[in-house]
Amino acid sequence: MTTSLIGYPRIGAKRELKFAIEKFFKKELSESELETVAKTQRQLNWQTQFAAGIDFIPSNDFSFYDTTLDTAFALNIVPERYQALAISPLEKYFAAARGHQSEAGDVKALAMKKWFNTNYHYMVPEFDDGTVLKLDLSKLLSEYQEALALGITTKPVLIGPYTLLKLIKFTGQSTIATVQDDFVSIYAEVFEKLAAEKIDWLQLDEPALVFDLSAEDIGLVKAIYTPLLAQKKSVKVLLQTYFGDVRDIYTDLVRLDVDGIGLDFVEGRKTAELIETHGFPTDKKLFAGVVNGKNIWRNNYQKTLAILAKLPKDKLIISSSCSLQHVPYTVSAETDLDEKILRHFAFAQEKLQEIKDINVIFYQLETGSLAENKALFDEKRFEADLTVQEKVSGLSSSDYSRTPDFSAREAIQKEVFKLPTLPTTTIGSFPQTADVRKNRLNFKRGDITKAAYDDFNKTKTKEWIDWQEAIGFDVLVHGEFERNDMVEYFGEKLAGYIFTKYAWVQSYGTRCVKPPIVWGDIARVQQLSVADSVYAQSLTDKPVKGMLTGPVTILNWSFPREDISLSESTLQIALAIQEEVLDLEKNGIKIIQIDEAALREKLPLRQTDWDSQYLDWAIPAFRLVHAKVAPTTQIHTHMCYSEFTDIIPAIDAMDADVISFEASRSDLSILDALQENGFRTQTGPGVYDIHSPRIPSLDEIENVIHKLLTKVPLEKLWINPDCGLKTRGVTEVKASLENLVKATQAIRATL
Ligand SMILES: Nc1nc2c(c(=O)[nH]1)N[C@@H](CNc1ccc(C(=O)N[C@@H](CCC(=O)N[C@@H](CCC(=O)N[C@@H](CCC(=O)O)C(=O)O)C(=O)O)C(=O)O)cc1)CN2
Ligand code: MET
Ligand SMILES: [Zn+2]
Repeated sequence: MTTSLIGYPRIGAKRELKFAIEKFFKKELSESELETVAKTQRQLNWQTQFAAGIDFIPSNDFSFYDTTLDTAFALNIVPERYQALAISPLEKYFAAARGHQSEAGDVKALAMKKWFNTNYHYMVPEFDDGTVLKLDLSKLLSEYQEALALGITTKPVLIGPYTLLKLIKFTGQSTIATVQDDFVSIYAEVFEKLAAEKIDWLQLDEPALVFDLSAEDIGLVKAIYTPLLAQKKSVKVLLQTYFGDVRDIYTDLVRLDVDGIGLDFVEGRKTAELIETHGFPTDKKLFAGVVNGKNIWRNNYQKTLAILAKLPKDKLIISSSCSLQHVPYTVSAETDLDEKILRHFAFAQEKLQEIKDINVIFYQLETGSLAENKALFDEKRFEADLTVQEKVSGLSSSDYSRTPDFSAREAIQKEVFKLPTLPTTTIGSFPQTADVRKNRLNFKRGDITKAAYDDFNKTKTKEWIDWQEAIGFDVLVHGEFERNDMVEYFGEKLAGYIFTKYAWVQSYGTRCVKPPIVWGDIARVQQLSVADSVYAQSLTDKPVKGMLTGPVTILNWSFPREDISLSESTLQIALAIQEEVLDLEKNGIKIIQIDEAALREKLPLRQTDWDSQYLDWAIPAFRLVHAKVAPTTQIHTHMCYSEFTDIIPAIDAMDADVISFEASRSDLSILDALQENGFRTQTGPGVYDIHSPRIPSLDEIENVIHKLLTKVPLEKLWINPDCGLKTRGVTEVKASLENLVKATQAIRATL
């Protein structure tokens, strides 16, 4: 037993599960039909891993929406508002994930947040005064039995108690301190149930251990795990960490009575050093995460073997650095790409082979794949674009600052735009309905001409421009109908990028992304958005925002190169987007929004690692994009999902004129932080949650605006939804936005 996996993608190699769940939402599929699709996907996953020869194969890594939500349901951390609905258990689960609006009731969804430093999002469990822990392990146990029936023994996975306590939002009187003993009891009950079923190993995921930990945090881990592990019965426990190193708690972890510890050697800057300095205990297995679970490049076997050589050989289990849910299924589906390119990639299925290869070489059973792997890394992949490289190295400090300063521009722009108080706008995209996607699919298949494709999108844009004018929006958008995704679309147009056909990765629930791959040096070789923006602006006298994705977000939501730094790639992208910004301006676009939804994503999880590693180049990269525009051009940006409260000065330093951000799902808590930091950028905190099909009432939105006005100065406040509306249906979008405009008008009338 020397190889392991933390988790596998679950959405389906051709997104089978995604499509089935979405059909279930539309009532086109019954619960039992959905269950059949799910079962097939689980079986395929286990059989693939089994066939590849992986010893520790995970189960319960499957989910209909999110595994944190599954764990919350398994422990009964489910607010009464969902429990009380007279609908089936599966529908209650989806109600917590997406909100619910029917005769049975009207409830909002749980909050959704970014999963550590990934583009995956988890549902935030809510612990209120009515919460009573109660164990229901039926999902975990039945999945274990399902695999066993196939002859495959698995290691079930659960979110560990420490990480769960840290992720939970306590909405009532309870705190971590008041519930930690109950957590010990309920996880002990998990051990008991697993022991009764003769389950050998349990994986407890504890990624929260890679943050900076206080003495109190360390005390909490010990206070939970010491009594808990005393009750583990015959079950062996793998304490699995990922997304970094556990430097603050390593010496305590190795003293716990666990049977295995999983450490990340890819993102954990200090993992190897910790073992070298403090050793590794003889009574445990070391699950060494050496195959990158987040990027798609082949593993460099020589480098990996050098890491492994320093580890205790008899304790070693070779593993991935994190769950493979963050990479696509298989390279073999990419039939349109040249083998010369494909041989540099390893998606989930190929990573299984890598784990196996490394295992075989390490134990010197055979070394054939080592030579092949070496040759791959010696290969010259592409011709460098020297012009781009010179442009980047020629940048100087003045290229990063816009003049005149913020306040001067604010005054100038008030004069130019003469917008009403509380200007209304949306974030960019309108519903990507079936016909919009079908049109694109037809074009991709060659069934329709480019002209027909464009005409269709133009018709959509015209319809929505007319509608926005009619209901009274102040700053309009063209709707982004031409985009498959806000990052992939730009990747497809920029030189230096390649893109795939089926390389989907789950982002949240049923929603997936297909990150483009940075292959070489990036350059703008054609206009990216000018024609669409100019067309939309030609239809109205109101300003229509030009709509671009910022360089940091484009890079963070791509699969980046590993042979040059992230900052170098980002600056290349920034120069490309800068050209587009200036081109939009030249073509009469007066307001340009540059989305930086993922600005925070690659900020180190540990504050102690914020040493000029990230914000020091990410913020300048954004400034570079808009530094050269005229004072009369208004620059907007947009951010969502992340914790912003600790980087507010950095956001102000982006020097945009207006920022909109996601706020409604996190109780508008960011507003206090804005106030405390004297935030100067004009601000549109989202007034309703767009990730749910539910329609916010007029009253609800008015209340939010009143609340916003207590925190943001009237002359700085914009009114907009949380994020783009591409995932929503037309009816709910129109109803919601009509309420948004009416609520704003009602409040304006009282000013
Ligand atoms: N990259 C990225 N990350 C992000 C976001 C984002 O917008 N982009 N938003 C935040 C939330 N995450 C999100 C991630 C994905 C989606 C989303 O809408 N994804 C779509 C796919 C978008 C896409 O690429 N669409 C393509 C392909 C669509 C498709 O599936 N076509 C069908 C056929 C179409 C049909 O007949 O219906 C097919 O290929 O089989 C297109 O429009 O061209 C989905 O999962 O459904 C939304 C939010 C955070 N991270
Ligand atoms: C995830 S942020 C989305 C921003 C983009 N402009 C949109 O409206 O879809
Ligand atoms: Zn957004």
